[in-house]
Amino acid sequence: MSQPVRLAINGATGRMGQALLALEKKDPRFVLAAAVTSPGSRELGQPVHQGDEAPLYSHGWPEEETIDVVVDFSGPAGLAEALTYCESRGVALVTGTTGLDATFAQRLNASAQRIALLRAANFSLGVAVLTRLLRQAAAALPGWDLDIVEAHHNRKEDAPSGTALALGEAAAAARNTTLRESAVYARQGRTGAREHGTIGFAVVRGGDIVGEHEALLMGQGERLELVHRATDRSIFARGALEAAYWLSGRAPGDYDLDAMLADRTSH
Ligand SMILES: NC(=O)C1=CN([C@@H]2O[C@H](COP(=O)(O)OP(=O)(O)OC[C@H]3O[C@@H](n4cnc5c(N)ncnc54)[C@H](OP(=O)(O)O)[C@@H]3O)[C@@H](O)[C@H]2O)C=CC1
Ligand SMILES: O=C(O)C1=N[C@H](C(=O)O)C[C@H](O)C1
Repeated sequence: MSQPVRLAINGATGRMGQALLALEKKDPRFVLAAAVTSPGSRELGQPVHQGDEAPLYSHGWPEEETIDVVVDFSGPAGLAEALTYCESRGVALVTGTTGLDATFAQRLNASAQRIALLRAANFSLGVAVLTRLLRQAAAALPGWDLDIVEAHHNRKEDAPSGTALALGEAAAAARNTTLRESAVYARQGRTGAREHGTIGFAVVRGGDIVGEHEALLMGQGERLELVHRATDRSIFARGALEAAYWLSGRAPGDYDLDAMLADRTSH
């Protein structure tokens, strides 16, 4: 049997970090090499798991550890630090962090020349299928109005969600346009009638909603609704761990979930 993959989790004390730690602990394909969190975290120096040899929560990247792959669900600051580490050591990086600006996206493009990088705004299988269905529907119903509605918990820091934006980009591309040309991010006051060909976004924040995305295609006398509801964060964690296992040891490049799924189906 091959050696287990040496995994580091960035944003380890967060909602996703905890979901990843719970799964990684039961998965013999991995050994946990580092659990990195914010400089001000109350968990710093605490053991990640009770009663075993797992690492302590830390801030800063351990120079002495061998790490094969980092899984990041932190935020822009945490991701920037992880990228610097991964680039300096040639370590593969899976990231699900959303709410990154265009400058950061360019930095990631450049990083993918140096390390194996896999990014996804959503690691659930259901959203991967929803994206395909939306591409098909947006192209087949080119004259229909399209809005994307998303709902998340009250601690989420970015809006619209990374998934909503990725869905919007997929639909825009299927209609030979871009979000830059077609997106409407807010409606308030006397907006006037809807401009033909726009893609609208609406955002709900509240309670403990894990993540819901709905694409509404609205015609005359009928409408099509494509909906995904996540009810358990472990779906994202499972997808990210699969991605980490697949990415570990790969050549530098810009990978996504479609590439992983296509590769796994072909073997
Ligand atoms: N692609 C996908 O499938 C999914 C993506 N996400 C995205 O993942 C990100 C995290 O989400 P979530 O887990 O809910 O957020 P949380 O706020 O619960 O977790 C973020 C974690 O990152 C830590 N952190 C902050 N700064 C740093 C730093 N400099 N270095 C290392 N760690 C740091 C935080 O520590 P502290 O609390 O001490 O500040 C916290 O533990 C978001 O961008 C979210 O949108 C979420 C779910 C699924
Ligand atoms: O912050 C979250 O929770 C989530 N964020 C991702 C996003 O912004 O799309 C994915 C998922 O919906 C949960």
